[in-house]
Amino acid sequence: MSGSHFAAQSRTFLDWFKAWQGTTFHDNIKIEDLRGRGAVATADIPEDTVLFSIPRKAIISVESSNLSKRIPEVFEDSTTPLEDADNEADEEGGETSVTSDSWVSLILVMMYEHLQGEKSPWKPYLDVLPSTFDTPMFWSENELSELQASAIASKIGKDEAENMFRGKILPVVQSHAGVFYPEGAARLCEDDLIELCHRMGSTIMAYAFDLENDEDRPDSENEDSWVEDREGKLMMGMVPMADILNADAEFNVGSAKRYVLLRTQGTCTDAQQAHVNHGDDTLTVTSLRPITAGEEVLNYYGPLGNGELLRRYGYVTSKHARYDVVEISWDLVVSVLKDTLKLDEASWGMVLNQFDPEEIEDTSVIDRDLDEPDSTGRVRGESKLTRLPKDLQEQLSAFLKATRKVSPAAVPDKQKRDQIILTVIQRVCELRTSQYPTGYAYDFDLLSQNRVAGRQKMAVVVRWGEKVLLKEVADLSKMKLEEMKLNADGGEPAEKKRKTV
Ligand SMILES: C[S@@+](CC[C@H](N)C(=O)[O-])C[C@H]1O[C@@H](n2cnc3c(N)ncnc32)[C@H](O)[C@@H]1O
Repeated sequence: MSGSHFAAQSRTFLDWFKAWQGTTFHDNIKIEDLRGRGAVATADIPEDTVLFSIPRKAIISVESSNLSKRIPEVFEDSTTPLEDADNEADEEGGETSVTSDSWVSLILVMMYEHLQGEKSPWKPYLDVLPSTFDTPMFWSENELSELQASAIASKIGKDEAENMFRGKILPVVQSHAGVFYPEGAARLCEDDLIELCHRMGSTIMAYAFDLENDEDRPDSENEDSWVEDREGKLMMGMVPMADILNADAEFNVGSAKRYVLLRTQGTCTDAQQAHVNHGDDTLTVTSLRPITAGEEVLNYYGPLGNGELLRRYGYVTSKHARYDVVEISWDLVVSVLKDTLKLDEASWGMVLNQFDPEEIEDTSVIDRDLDEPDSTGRVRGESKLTRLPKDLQEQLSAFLKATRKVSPAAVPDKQKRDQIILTVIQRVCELRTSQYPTGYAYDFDLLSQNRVAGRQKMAVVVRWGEKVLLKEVADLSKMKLEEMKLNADGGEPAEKKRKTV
């Protein structure tokens, strides 16, 4: 797209946005060509300044689009999350309404508005939304192979998405063609419809907001139960202008998207909530701290590692690396335990029998468990691992307690148990690292020498980040093991030794 066409579309979009009754757009920001569109400050902006306001009726949702008025029977009870809808459909022999989840509903609404062309009230907004994506959903096999042993490679879900499109979207579009296609418009063939489903699904994944209803607001005395109760009540919507903002793990505005992500995880503070107004009529985006002229206005998509950021949004950043995760299968851990404990087969079988497979997490997710940004959007403190993964340690500890019951000599005391835990974690990390065909140093070289670009570079960032985390876990385990040995040799008091892990 030429620069002038891009700028003209941005201008048309901004004019269209300002024409909605109830919108505001601060004079000190402008839309620019920044990794797609983004917003920058043209002059200093003080903290707590409303940068723009979006009236609820400007949001594309089941509530605002004409589609739900034209075929209301399709949209009954359309706010149940996808997984729930799938489960219900499975359990009840597929009798659940086809649009009983918010994803399916919003995909249908977006397809309808897109097919309306000039007739859609959101046409200038739809024109600035992307038609191509860098999310792995659209990568070739060769590009995907660059993710190597990253668990992200198995979470793309292209086949599942297409099954959902064929099972839930296409039948609605095809049986209501007279509604979806304006008079005289050519009908799309099945392949083109599937492509449009992918386009709208990916747009929603990277742009849509979870819309909160007032009745969903938490009871401040009982936030946890609110999180539970809130499941199934969400409606999703496309929020013009709020979604023009790029994002990073350090940011300077609060918006509904950030609000909902944090709230969903039950970690949003009152101070953070104060920057979001998602009342009945207007959604506002507010500066969390002073923004200086020339600075990009940045939103927050949550504490996502680069793998997840790539999967949902199609990009990676160095700041998101602090939230990187690695998945480790329990099978790998068990094989290392077996090598380490060296029990005879009969005893080993008895230990395994002690364990109810239902109580075991098949996969341990390793992360750094670091603090989230503060209420001004800044990250402070450590960005390296300081504690060993708690869940994995607990699972190992439970396994070794069971081992002790079968073979007391293998795990005679707590000190030996801690030593085995550290040895196993270190070895597991080494073996998990060896599942990636290239090593830490090789990937580092690719990145530091700028020998990769585009999708390949993003894949290398993801896999290298996972290797960095595995190395941190292995190094920390090794260091703690050495400390234990030193303490044991130096005759430290038993009480102190016990605190090693
Ligand atoms: C909600 S949109 C933000 C607006 C988008 N730049 C546009 O042109 O429409 C999210 C998308 O913006 C891009 N994006 C956001 N933040 C980014 C960043 N820090 N670096 C690179 N791309 C980013 C990604 O393509 C992401 O899927």
